[in-house]
Amino acid sequence: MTDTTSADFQSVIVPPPEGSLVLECKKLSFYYGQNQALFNVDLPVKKHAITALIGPSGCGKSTLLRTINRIYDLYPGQRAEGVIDFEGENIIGPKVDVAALRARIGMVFQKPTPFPMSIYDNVAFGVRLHSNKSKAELDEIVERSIRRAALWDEVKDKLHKSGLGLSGGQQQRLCVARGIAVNPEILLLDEPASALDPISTAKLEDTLEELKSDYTIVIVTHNLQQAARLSDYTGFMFLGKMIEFGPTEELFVKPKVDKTGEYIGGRFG
Ligand SMILES: Nc1ncnc2c1ncn2[C@@H]1O[C@H](COP(=O)(O)OP(=O)(O)OP(=O)(O)O)[C@@H](O)[C@H]1O
Repeated sequence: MTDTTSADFQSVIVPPPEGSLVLECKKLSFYYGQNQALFNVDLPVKKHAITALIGPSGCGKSTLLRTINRIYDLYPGQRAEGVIDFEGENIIGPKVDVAALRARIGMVFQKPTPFPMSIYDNVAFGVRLHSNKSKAELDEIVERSIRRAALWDEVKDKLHKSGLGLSGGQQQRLCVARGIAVNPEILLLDEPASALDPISTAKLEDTLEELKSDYTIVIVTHNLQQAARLSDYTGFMFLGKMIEFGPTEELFVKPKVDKTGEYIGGRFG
């Protein structure tokens, strides 16, 4: 456990067991031009587990996800400092193949973002981009991915219809299927259930629970019950800092930092 106490904040990190990490952010800072949004953030990510990021609006949760798969590269003036160690490589270094990285670290956004093409092509899109599969192999990958995203029964008879014709909850599971079709090691999800009704949310949560046997998942959520239900580890962020990180049950039941307790207890945010 590390406990860094300074004048303005205290940060307590209870890391997962040694040797179980797939990725680790160390003293990660991020800047939108002159505006610093992350301050020396530490985030250990355990392999084949679900890690939730919680905290009030504007605390830097989305920025942290965007940094992990280098989406920020697409925006001039945005930059990261520090280390994101992904299997021994610092992925914020200049020599990283960003396109290959994004195939290994996929992202699902808050609003479902199916492409304006068929359900089948939505899922096949990234696979076609990154490899040269036969039609039969592609069919197999598309079916397996849609099944794993718990969407197959609802779409199997209309794979060649537009993905835009699905409901919001189905579109989000289609985006999960698209994300896992390229077989990423890590799937980042930025508030994936915020636009969904409770039934679709429950289905999506079941899907994520099922996926963690093969994938590592990092999810940003505003929904504390969802974080508590779903995740193995939780990070609480505030004002661009990682205030507390640890096993979800410990963090929710017996937080080590007062600020965490105040947020979980609904006293601010
Ligand atoms: N494109 C941008 N340009 C400048 N500042 C930005 C930009 N995007 C985000 N920020 C700032 O970075 C900080 C962190 O924002 P971020 O979106 O990561 O927070 P968040 O915790 O995900 O919030 P929410 O829960 O509301 O989505 C905020 O102060 C925000 O104003």
